[in-house]
Amino acid sequence: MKNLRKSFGELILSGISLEVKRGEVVGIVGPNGTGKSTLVKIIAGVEKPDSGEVILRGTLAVAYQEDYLLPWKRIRENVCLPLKFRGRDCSPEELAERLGLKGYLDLYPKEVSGGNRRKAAILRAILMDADVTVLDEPFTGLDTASIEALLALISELKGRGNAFLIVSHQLDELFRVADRVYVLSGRPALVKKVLGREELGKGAV
Ligand SMILES: Nc1ncnc2c1ncn2[C@@H]1O[C@H](COP(=O)(O)OP(=O)(O)OP(=O)(O)O)[C@@H](O)[C@H]1O
Repeated sequence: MKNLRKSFGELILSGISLEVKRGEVVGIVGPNGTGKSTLVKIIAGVEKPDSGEVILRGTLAVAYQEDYLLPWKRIRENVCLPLKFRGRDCSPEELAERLGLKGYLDLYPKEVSGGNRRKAAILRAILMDADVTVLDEPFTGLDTASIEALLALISELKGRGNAFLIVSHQLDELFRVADRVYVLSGRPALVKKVLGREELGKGAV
């Protein structure tokens, strides 16, 4: 991201430049309303920045803060939808099992709990096996075992060269998996600090 600027009448984001490289997990933290989800939407192309640019080398998958599951489709069809659109095969069982979601694949979103809907939205993004996966608040509402499973999965995929950009308020979880964390704050929000591996290990912020 190069020098992104975005206003909704009021200036929200200014001069945001950050980079996620192959095989890296990069975190974004910051107070409510700073513009983190707006940044995610700009990366996804859902929102247009006023200026600046997002340069993507490879494929992108995004799990938004809202789950955006289609209520008339079962969890299995929901998580496979992006792959299906691309004409690719989809076998969600193994990853669903790891996330504790396997028993829910044949149910409709309204028939499963909020945490399981969250997991479905994350699984839908991860199944894409994209070069860059953006996860907005992936740990919210997940039980401890599911969080551990998700952290292990992210580390595994990172080892295979996949990159992740993760927005989260759950710093303990984020700091366990991130290589670097950008701290956004202020209005307009600016990158106030970049925390590296060593500082994260010491429980910075
Ligand atoms: N489409 C929109 N129209 C007008 N204002 C918007 C729009 N989208 C976001 N905003 C405003 O931009 C600001 C940043 O919102 P955003 O959701 O990006 O923050 P956030 O950092 O993700 O917050 P949180 O930590 O609460 O999830 C807020 O003041 C919000 O009201």
